[in-house]
Amino acid sequence: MKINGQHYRTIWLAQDGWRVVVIDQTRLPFRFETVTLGSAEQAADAIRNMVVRGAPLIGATAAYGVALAMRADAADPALEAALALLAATRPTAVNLRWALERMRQALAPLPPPDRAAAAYAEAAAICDEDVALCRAIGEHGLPLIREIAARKPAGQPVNILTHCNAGWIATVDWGTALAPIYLAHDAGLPVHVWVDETRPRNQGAALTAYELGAHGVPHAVIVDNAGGHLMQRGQVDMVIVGTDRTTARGDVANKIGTYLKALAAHDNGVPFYVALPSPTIDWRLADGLADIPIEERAGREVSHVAGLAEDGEIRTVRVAAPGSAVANPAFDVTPARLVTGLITERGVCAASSEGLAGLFPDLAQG
Ligand SMILES: CSC[C@H]1O[C@H](OP(=O)(O)O)[C@H](O)[C@@H]1O
Repeated sequence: MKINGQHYRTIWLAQDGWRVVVIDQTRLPFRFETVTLGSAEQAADAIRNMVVRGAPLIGATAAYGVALAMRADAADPALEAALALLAATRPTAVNLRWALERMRQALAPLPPPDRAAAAYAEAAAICDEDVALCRAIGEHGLPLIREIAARKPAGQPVNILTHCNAGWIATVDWGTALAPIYLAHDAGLPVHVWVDETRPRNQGAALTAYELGAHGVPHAVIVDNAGGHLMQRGQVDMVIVGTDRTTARGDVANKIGTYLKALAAHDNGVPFYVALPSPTIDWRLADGLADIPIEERAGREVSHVAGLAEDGEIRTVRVAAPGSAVANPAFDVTPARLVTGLITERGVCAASSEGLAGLFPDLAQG
């Protein structure tokens, strides 16, 4: 999407044609800085440290991490080592496994001298496909917003709540949850977005607000605990969130706090949609609560917070009492029964085995 009028994807090749450039999301919204990755190890660090984050972008970055590895050493042991290194970076987003398995399938049959070029081509294809998938999610989600707008008094905005960041910055371009919102805004539909700040890393306040502001979409940042209150007072017309892994029966893993929003939406009759491209579907799992691995991140993410100090410097300060223990589960699982529908690149379906198999008969297993 655009930043100061200039179009960006979140990941691209450097001028030298082989290193990989990414936006440093730990510096947004206060600094727009990029990081140039020159090895699989640097790609792994970028994923692990959330320089890049968001399920589709994690997959894309890992794919280029394999390409960087193949440029250095394309022998079988090096391929296996790169795949293992990148697979171990973050456990919840299934796009990581999906991308690495796709790279393995593309590269393993090839003679080592052919692997680097093939790896870069496959990584580029993954990125181009993600852009198309996310744009299609926007197209299929737009009618949902249009339908609500038609029921509201003229000029009254459709109030949409979203959690964390599932915008273009979480993907290669367009985003998932935000893609329908961008298309609705561009189509002239009045929309307003309630942006959950999304503790502890504030992806909402820092990234979603940054994206929406850059695109001119009206929005307001709210504390995570305000969503239920707004729903009770009829100030939320729909919820759209992203996901890091959705099971074959429609259970949804997403940033911590999503489940609580789904409960509040269910209690208040607010439609709760999840936007996802098919690489985010884990066809091997049914029971998300039992089987989706939930990442536990460093306690410092909870005990400390980073922000822009009065002197214009980005600083980190402690917000929790010294000496207190900290727990930091990074995701939770929303059961399919709380999900109104899944917005995919092939259309909107029920959060169910039948719904997903109906849209993806070629991918559903069993
Ligand atoms: C389009 S995937 C966005 C998804 O990823 C985020 O997690 P993280 O920032 O830790 O990578 C969050 O769960 C978003 O909904």
